[in-house]
Amino acid sequence: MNKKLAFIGAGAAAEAIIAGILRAKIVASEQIIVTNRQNEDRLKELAKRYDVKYTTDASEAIQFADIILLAMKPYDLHDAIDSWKKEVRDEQMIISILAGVETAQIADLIERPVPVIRAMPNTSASIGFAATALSSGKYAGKEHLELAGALFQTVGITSVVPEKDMHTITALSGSGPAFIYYMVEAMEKAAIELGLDNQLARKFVIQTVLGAGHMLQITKEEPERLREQITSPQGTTEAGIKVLENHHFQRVVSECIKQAKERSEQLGRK
Ligand SMILES: NC(=O)C1=CN([C@@H]2O[C@H](COP(=O)(O)OP(=O)(O)OC[C@H]3O[C@@H](n4cnc5c(N)ncnc54)[C@H](OP(=O)(O)O)[C@@H]3O)[C@@H](O)[C@H]2O)C=CC1
Ligand SMILES: O=C(O)[C@@H]1CCC=N1
Repeated sequence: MNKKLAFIGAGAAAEAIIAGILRAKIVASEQIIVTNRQNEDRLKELAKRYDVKYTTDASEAIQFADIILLAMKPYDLHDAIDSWKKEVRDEQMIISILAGVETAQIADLIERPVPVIRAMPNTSASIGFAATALSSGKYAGKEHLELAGALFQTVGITSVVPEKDMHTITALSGSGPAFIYYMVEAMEKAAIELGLDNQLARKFVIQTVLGAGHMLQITKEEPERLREQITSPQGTTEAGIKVLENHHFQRVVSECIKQAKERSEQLGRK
């Protein structure tokens, strides 16, 4: 891709995308510049790790870029944009990965009809396994959506969704990996408490999650059906599932996703 990218915000999400797109070789490291608010050590770290350019001057990053990728926390957006909004050029586009923030809010803050694509990836982008949802802002054309799609397709799967669904996507697949890791932490801890060797517990829980994911993808069976295949009458799985049911596991998970969605809505309103 013959485009230069400026990452405004240099945290975990920016790094996952940088790692993923460099790994996929869709852009070269010299086509990427990173900047943040104040942590120059972090910029140096990314420059060293990925050979990308860095600057402490946001204007320099804006001047460099064809695509401005917003990757700061939602509540830092206003301050971040204020310092460089007048420098945005007509031919540039913005991709925002901020939870909750609408494309219209970004165009309003920049005070001009700038093409904005909202994207919600996840940290699995770093290894090419992200699920990224994309929505077009009012001033974005087909070409902007295609460009953002081409970028994120290199780091996993993509789907275009109505912007109203972005809050749910953020809960499901933006935050989702953390919910899976939380489950993994709990399973691993239990196995270790029961006397299993740490490394063995880790190795087996990883393969179990991987295997379950591949089973869902390859067999295309309903998760319920796959679960039933494992659950022998009066067997071990049934004994475990009963505990999950007694503790309202499905209700808890449902509440978790709904709270995360609601938080996304709140972040957008701030
Ligand atoms: N983490 C994830 O899994 C995902 C995150 N997102 C979204 O990505 C965004 C970033 O998240 P994450 O990477 O986790 O956050 P981090 O806290 O890791 O990184 C935030 C970055 O933004 C920078 N920043 C803060 N203020 C400004 C500013 N005024 N100008 C330029 N840069 C600034 C910070 O710089 P400094 O350190 O100098 O303050 C830091 O580099 C969020 O909006 C989040 O919703 C989306 C999908 C997944
Ligand atoms: O926790 C957050 O707010 C961000 C958005 C999606 C994943 N992390």
